[in-house]
This record gives sequence, structure tokens and C-alpha cells, in this order.
Amino acid sequence: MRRSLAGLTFTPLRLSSPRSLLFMSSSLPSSAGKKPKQATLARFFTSMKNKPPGGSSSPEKATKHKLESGINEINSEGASAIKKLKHVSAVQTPVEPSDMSSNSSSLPSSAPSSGGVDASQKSRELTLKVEEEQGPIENDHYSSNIPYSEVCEVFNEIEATSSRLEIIRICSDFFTKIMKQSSKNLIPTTYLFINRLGPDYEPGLELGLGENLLMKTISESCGKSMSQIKLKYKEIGDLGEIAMGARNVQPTMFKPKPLTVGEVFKSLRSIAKTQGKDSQLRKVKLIKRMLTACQGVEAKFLIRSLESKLRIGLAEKTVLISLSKALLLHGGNEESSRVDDIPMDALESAQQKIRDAFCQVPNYELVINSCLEHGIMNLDQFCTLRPGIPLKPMLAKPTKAINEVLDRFQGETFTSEYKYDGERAQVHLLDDGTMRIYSRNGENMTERYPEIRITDFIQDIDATKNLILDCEAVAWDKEQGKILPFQVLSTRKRKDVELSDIKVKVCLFAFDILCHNGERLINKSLRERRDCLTKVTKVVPGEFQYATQIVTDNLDELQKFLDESVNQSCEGLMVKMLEGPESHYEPSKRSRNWLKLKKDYLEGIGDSLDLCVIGAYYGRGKRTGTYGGFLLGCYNQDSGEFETCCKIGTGFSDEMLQQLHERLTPTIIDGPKATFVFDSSAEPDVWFEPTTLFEVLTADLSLSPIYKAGSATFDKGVSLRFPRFLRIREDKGVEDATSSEQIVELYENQSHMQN
Ligand SMILES: Nc1ncnc2c1ncn2[C@@H]1O[C@H](COP(=O)(O)OP(=O)(O)OP(=O)(O)O)[C@@H](O)[C@H]1O
Repeated sequence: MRRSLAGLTFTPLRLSSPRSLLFMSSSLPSSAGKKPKQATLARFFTSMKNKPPGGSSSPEKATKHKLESGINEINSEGASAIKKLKHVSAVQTPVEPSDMSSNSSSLPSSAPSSGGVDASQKSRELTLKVEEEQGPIENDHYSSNIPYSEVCEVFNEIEATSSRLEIIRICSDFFTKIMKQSSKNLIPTTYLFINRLGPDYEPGLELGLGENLLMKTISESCGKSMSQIKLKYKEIGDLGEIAMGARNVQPTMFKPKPLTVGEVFKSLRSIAKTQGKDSQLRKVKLIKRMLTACQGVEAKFLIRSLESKLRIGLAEKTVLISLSKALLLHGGNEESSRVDDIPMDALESAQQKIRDAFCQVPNYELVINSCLEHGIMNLDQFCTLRPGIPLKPMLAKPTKAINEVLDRFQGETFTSEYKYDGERAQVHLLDDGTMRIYSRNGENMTERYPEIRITDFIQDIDATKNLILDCEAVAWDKEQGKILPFQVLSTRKRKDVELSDIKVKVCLFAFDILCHNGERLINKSLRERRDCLTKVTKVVPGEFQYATQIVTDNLDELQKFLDESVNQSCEGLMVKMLEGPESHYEPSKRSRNWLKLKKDYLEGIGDSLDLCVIGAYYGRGKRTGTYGGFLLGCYNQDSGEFETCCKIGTGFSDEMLQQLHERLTPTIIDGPKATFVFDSSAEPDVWFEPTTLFEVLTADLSLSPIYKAGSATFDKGVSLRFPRFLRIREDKGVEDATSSEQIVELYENQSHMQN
């Protein structure tokens, strides 16, 4: 069967067997270890345009070089004075909605011929003035003339589709189509699809728009009163639908000029970056401009993007797979001009390459541009980790007993390290001497630790130009010279920390080095990386130390080491492969080459779970006035859904219940989201927008007809028995919740142990 999308004919991807189906929906590392069939692959890749390193002369190339050297500094000094003046000239005249696509097009005749100090200072002043009026000026990396309506039509189609394979087909067909027009279209479009405004580590990309502000804007632009909007919102609970309904019945004198993907994306970024005096007003102005130009379904998705909830059931992983298909097709010649013509193993390799690159460089812009310039199959040479970009950290699998560890590492050389109880800190030293510290989620938290100076911990500062270290930041008692528990660390301020504010000292415990002087070390053995770490850095007691470690496979020695770690306020042990390819650092992967052994959880399933709060039950008796229990869900990374796995009411202090009531009540929504998978017998009294993760302990896991975690694997869902609240996970986003896949694995391990 052939389908047609906006004039182009595509044949849907045919999957030859249930096994291939399984691959398509499988998780990130699924194809590791599988060898693609060389003959088919070779045939396919020789038919691809050969793009030698750096040999491309495509128009994207120049842009790409600019991007690679400083994409995360988009609004900084990088944009030239001329470019700024160019924008200034265009924006000095008031821009009507219908003119939105025309700004930044012409150079003023007065543009300076060189970037002399006066000229650039002057342009900076002008830029600041315009930024004050309009929000920060963007350079043109995000230009795209694709009509925004086309993206919205695709969103609409996805919203109405439940099959993940079909969604992948829709997305990859669309990406292929827009790339045929210009490959530049892909970056802003991808960001709109994943509902983000840039890489996670780029600061200042929070839209910060409250529900009320959006209602007011809709009311003012679409000619409805605030009370009408509020009433409708109570009824249908979707501001997007409301804006679309209101906009579409609004009489207009002139047909507005259609919005483009480029201008919508750039306006969203400008809204996020608008700060300071009257920022709300300026944000509203930008929204109104777009809203008055919306037609058809555009207003629905524009408002949802502004709310940062697209609600179409599109998981980021699905977008990544679709992207790899489209990019692979784009790199091929006419013989392979349809997704169907690409051999399955070529697709598998391409997907793996793009995921690997993304784990090292979590920036769509850099990954896409690298694909376009060098070809997707050469990504591993050109798109690799670098100081200044936080790579996704390697993660560990839980274990329940030392015996399990010994079974796993039998016959191998492995090492055990203390598992410190603090916050992960990826420390980067950049060529220009600046230091950045990134969290587990790639958030820049350098400001949180103003007392840390990495240069103090480097042996030979002249010989070390840049590096990336993997560490745990732990609260430290300077007087007693010992580690303090995590709870003490969490009392430190998270923002705007001044040196004078610091009451709780921090010590960095380094356990890995991932890059040194531009050399990637992740494909070296842990033993080699450790040697490098101790050569390049030096211990400063109480400020920078190495993770305490031991190399032994003796059960008694390991038991003693585990007890010692706990006595020193650690959580237990991290046990790691020490030699050979299995000891390489695997970004983003929850690997069986790193096992965690947490002393407190040995009695349970070996680990705590981080689950998303999606609903609550009103408290009774002593708990009247607060919530008495909560409905929790894990996150299915394939479908983007939250699958319920337990009700929880144990482990909360009265104070915590009060806090949770205050925190969660503003996030109440009118009904369950389409992404909540639940059974009607466990319906809560109120539903929440997913915002908060609880770290939860459980005695064990069991199958239940009421809960839905992992129900695609088993007929029933996996649920937690006797769940107990431990704390709120402030350092994780809702999509970092324990995945359905992890829950299934924990359940299977538990059944295996019981048998
Ligand atoms: N020696 C060590 N080696 C590696 N990680 C360590 C070490 N000591 C402490 N850690 C911390 O332990 C974390 C992994 O264990 P844990 O399960 O507690 O973390 P988490 O954030 O809940 O992650 P997840 O549950 O997703 O694995 C690492 O992310 C790191 O922050």
C-alpha cells in the first residue's frame, strides 16, 4: 500500500518479522553487539554519496563550522556587528504580523565595512536596545520557510495515531520531504517536534508562561472574554483547543501571512530569553503576533508549545529513530530514495550511530549538521564528546547481593569503588581556562559551586588544556574531615550561590576521566583511564579526592569493603569492569559493566525507584486537608506514556504531606492526560500534570491486574508491594523516571532469583 503525504508518495516501511518489529520499538542499546550483514550494508553504503572528511562543499558547510565552534553561545559575542546591524535595520520599523518572515533580510547601507571598536560598540548598544524591546536577537541558524501549518498538520495526524511504527513513518516521511526543500529546515522542525528550544545545557530556555498569562493573551488576541476562556478551560482542559476554536471563528479583515517554522521557533526562543523589566509584556506581544497569524490547527499547537506540552504522544526516542531514517535516505542516491529500499541492517546501524552521537553530543543541531556534512555513518568520527558539552553519563544496573556481583564478573578483572551519596558532577575544563560543572541531566550547575576551582586540582596546568572528569560532589565536614550525608548537601542553595553563603563544604570524589587535551578516553579501559586521572590531577584533601577503590574477587573482602563504605556515609559500592572493551565508558547506557550495590536496598529489589506522581487521593482523618496517598507511574520511553505502578501512602511526615499539597495542587489538571495508562479501579481524586518524581522503596514487585507498568510485556502490569516514600528527586526530570523497561527487568531478575 502506498500513502501520499502532501504531494509526495511514500511506501510504508514493511517489517519482515515480529523480531524486526521488536527491534523498531526496542531501546537505545538494543543493537549493540549485533553485527550488520556486511554484504548488504556494503552494497548500500557504496551506493551512498561518498562524503570524504571535510570534503563537502554544501551550503550547509560554512554554517556547520560556525555551529561546531560555538553553538552553545548563540546569543553571545559571536554574532558579528554587521549581523546585528542587519537585524536592527529590519526591526526598527514596527513589524506587523504579516511582515514577520521578512525581518533580517536586508543589509543597511550604513553597515560598517569593518568591525572597528566604535562600530561594534555602537551595534552592541543598538542590539541591546532592540533586545530590550523585542527579546534577544537570534542569528539565522534556525531559519526555515516551511509553513508552520504543515508541521501542525503532521502533529494533528500523530495525535490521531496510536501505532508507534505509523508515527515513525509519518515523522520520517515529513523530515525527508522538508530536507528535499532545504536541509536547513530540519533543525528548527526537529526542535518543534521534541518540544524543546535548544539543547538542555543551553541556559535561559524556560518559557516561563503561566496558565493565566496564556489565557489572557488568548482572550485579547482572539476576541473572547477572560470568563469565557476560563469557563471553556474548565470544560475541556486544553488551552490549545480553546485558542484554535476562538481563533477560527474570529472575523479577520485580511488573511494573515502564513507563519513559517523558522519564525515560530525563533519567536519561541525569543520569548524564553526575554528577561528583565516588562518581560511579561514583551512576551505577550510576541505571542500575540504569532497568534493573530494562526490559521486552521496552528493555534492549538502553538499554545501547546508555549505550555511546553505538545500532548500528541510523541516520545523523543521516536523522533530520533525517524530522524535517522530521513538522514540516511538524504545521504543515499536515487536508487535508494525511499525508506523501504533501505536494508533493515543499514537502518539499524544508522540508528545506533545517531544515538551514540547524541549521547556524546546531546545537541540536535550539531548531530544533524554533522550528519549532513559527513554522512550519518561517519558520525562516530566527527560528532564526538568535547569539553563544553555535557555528555550523557554512564549508569549502573542494580544488584541485590555480593554473590550476584561475583556471578556477573566471574573470570573478569573488576574493581569496586565506594558509592558516594551526593550529586553527580561532570567537570569540564575548557581551552580558555573556564570550568563548567554539569549535573546528571546535563544542567549547567557551575554557579552552585563557586568554591570549586578545577585548576587547583591539576598537576601541571600548562600541560593540561582541557579535560572532562566524572565525579560525585559530596557534603564534607571540614573540621572532622569526613563525608556528610546527602541530606546535608541538599540544604545548599541551588541558585545564585555566593561564596559568603556557603555553610556546607563540598568535596569532589573523582572516579573517571573522559577526555584530556582533546583526546577521547572513553574507548580506553578503566584501568588506563584511572592511570590518566591520577597523572593529570592531584588530591587536595577535603576538596578533591579519588573514589576509594579495591580490586578483589574475594567475597569476605568485598563484604568488609561494603560495610566500610557504609560506615563512611556512602550508599554502598559501584562495581566496575576494569579491563578490556567491556570496561570502556558507555555514555548514557545503563550498563551491566557497572553494577551498584546499595546496602539499604539489599533486602528489597536492590534499588529504589524514581516514579512520577500523576494523581492523588484526598486525605482522611489525620490527613484531612492534605493528600493521603498518591498514584505513581513509571515512564515508557518508547511510547512517552506514564504507566501506573502503585498507590503510595507510607513514609510521609505530616510536614512533607503539607509541602506536597502546596506543591502539587497548582499542577492539578481536569482529567487524566492521554499519556497516562491506568485502570479505572485505581482512579485518583485528582490528576496532576507530571512534574515531580518520588524516590520510592519497595519490598518486592508483583504482577497486578490494576497496574500497567510493563503491561506490553506481561498480560498484567508490574506493581510495587508495600511502597515507601523516601524523598523527592529534585535532580531528575519526569522523563528520567524509572522506565517500564527497567521495571520489567527488575521483576524478571527477582523472579529469576526466587526460582
Ligand atoms: N564511584 C562511583 N562511580 C560511579 N557513580 C557513582 C560513584 N559514587 C557515587 N556515584 C553516583 O551514583 C549514581 C548511580 O546510582 P543511583 O542509582 O543512586 O543514581 P540515580 O541518580 O538514582 O541513577 P539511576 O537510578 O538512574 O541509576 C551515579 O549517577 C553517581 O552520581
